[in-house]
Amino acid sequence: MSSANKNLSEFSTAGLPDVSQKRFAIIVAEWNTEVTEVLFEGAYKTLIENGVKAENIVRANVPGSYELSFGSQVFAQKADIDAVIAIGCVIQGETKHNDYINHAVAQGLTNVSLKYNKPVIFGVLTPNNQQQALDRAGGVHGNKGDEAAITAIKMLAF
Ligand SMILES: Nc1c(NC[C@H](O)[C@H](O)[C@H](O)CO)[nH]c(=O)[nH]c1=O
Ligand SMILES: CC(=O)[C@@H](O)COP(=O)(O)O
Repeated sequence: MSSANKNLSEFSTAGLPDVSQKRFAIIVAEWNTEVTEVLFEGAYKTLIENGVKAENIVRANVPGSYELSFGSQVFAQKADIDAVIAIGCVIQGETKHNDYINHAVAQGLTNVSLKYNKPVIFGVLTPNNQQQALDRAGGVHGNKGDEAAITAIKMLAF
């Protein structure tokens, strides 16, 4: 099912765990900031709306989505971080560079999550063009940041 058929900001909150004492790191890539800032705001808002305290959310920026794996690892290894949300937007360019980034980030974030036994959420858009990105950053398909945040919370009940 594509995002076109499943709004990223529509989800059940039934059975969510108590996250009032849980701490989250949000790592944000600095490419396509007109998109990633909207994703961050969506993730932050969703965490707060579902019981996370503002003082328990830390943000860090990385230059691009390729660096999300390292940035996520820096925080995942901290004892006082319970989950990491990685935010990025890799828009297809003229070459295959986006493919290499996307595969590296997906595998890298998975590796960090398994290494440190903590949820590390793939909040990275991989659109073919700018419009597809905007559609998933508060547009017709919702906000990928919302989805990433609720996924992090749900995984803490796992
Ligand atoms: N083109 C995009 C990039 N490219 C930069 C890489 O992520 C990386 O920072 C660089 O290759 C140096 O290691 N990053 C994005 O997040 N989005 C893009 O569309
Ligand atoms: C998607 C990207 O990595 C960005 O640098 C554009 O890449 P390209 O050189 O393929 O246009």
